[in-house]
Amino acid sequence: MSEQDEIELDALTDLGEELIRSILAEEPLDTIKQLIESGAPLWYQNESEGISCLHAAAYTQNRELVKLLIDGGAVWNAADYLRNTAGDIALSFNNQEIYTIIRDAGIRADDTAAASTDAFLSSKLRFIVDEHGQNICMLDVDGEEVGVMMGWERNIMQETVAKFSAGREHTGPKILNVGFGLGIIDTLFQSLSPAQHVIIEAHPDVLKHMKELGWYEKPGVKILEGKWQDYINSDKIGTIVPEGGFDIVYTDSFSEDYQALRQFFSHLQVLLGPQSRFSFFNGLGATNPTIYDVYTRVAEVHLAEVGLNVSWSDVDASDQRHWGDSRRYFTCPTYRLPLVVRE
Ligand SMILES: C[S@@+](CC[C@H](N)C(=O)[O-])C[C@H]1O[C@@H](n2cnc3c(N)ncnc32)[C@H](O)[C@@H]1O
Repeated sequence: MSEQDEIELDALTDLGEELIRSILAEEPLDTIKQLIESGAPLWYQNESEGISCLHAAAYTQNRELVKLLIDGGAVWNAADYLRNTAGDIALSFNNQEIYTIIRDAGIRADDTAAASTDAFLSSKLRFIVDEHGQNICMLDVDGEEVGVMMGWERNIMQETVAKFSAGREHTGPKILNVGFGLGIIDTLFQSLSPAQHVIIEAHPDVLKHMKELGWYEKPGVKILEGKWQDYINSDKIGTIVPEGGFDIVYTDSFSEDYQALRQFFSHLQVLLGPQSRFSFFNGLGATNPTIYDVYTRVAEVHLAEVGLNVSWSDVDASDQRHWGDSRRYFTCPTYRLPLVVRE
């Protein structure tokens, strides 16, 4: 870094610190506006607590300032050292109005943690049983272990299948599932004696594991090797949808971002039959309650756009104890289970 760069960075840091301090000291709005006009960075997070100007405005519950900062481009989902976003701070004060302003900024931003599916598909997976007897499908990301699917999610999968079956006598349903992972949901689907059970799975190690477990020989099971995007597209979709559509459609594809999920939504009207049900693993943003809420709302809006009403039920996810060495990808205490029902 050149000397000039260092001087500029120091100046920005000072301005950023001053902006946050002024907001916390509840200085007049004009003083704060002047600081912003003189170049105080809205993205800056302070040294001591990692809070941004938006966190500070949420702490002082200054609605007008929160709006001003959001309109000026403040980062809605920055997390402080305690992993709280400004939205979480607003919620902790039970300030619904400020929370909504921040959350709506997130909805507009439609932010995606762009994960690379191709990098995932070419990386090695390990299927292990941990010291608690929990099955885990592990992925190595630059030396850090990440669980692709972990046994603690069984509860969520069980609840999902219970919602698919509630009030419905399934006689040989036609099922489509995207993403085999540990095969938890596919094993539950098998107990519904499906007439057709189509599984789309892209990862070669998962496919190998499925072969070893005998999934290719199970009655009614058809495994489509490759990405769902290879089959669920306007050219090919007609070749996989059975007559009358699927009765149950589920998708849970680790490593994909929200845009991929939204693209999946756009094909639902073709995939689903007249009396069918759809759900997806609602896990995006689940390390922070505000961001999780944003993704949940965004999904609801986009499902409505394709003509589908989603309802939500809560599943207790507080018992996600056995992370072992895995990076924690779900820390919210409650899983919001989505369900689309066509009657
Ligand atoms: C979290 S796991 C699914 C877990 C599963 N629901 C269960 O109950 O065990 C995600 C799976 O999706 C697969 N996958 C990721 N991207 C995919 C894609 N684009 N198309 C098909 N499968 C994909 C992964 O290889 C992985 O096996």
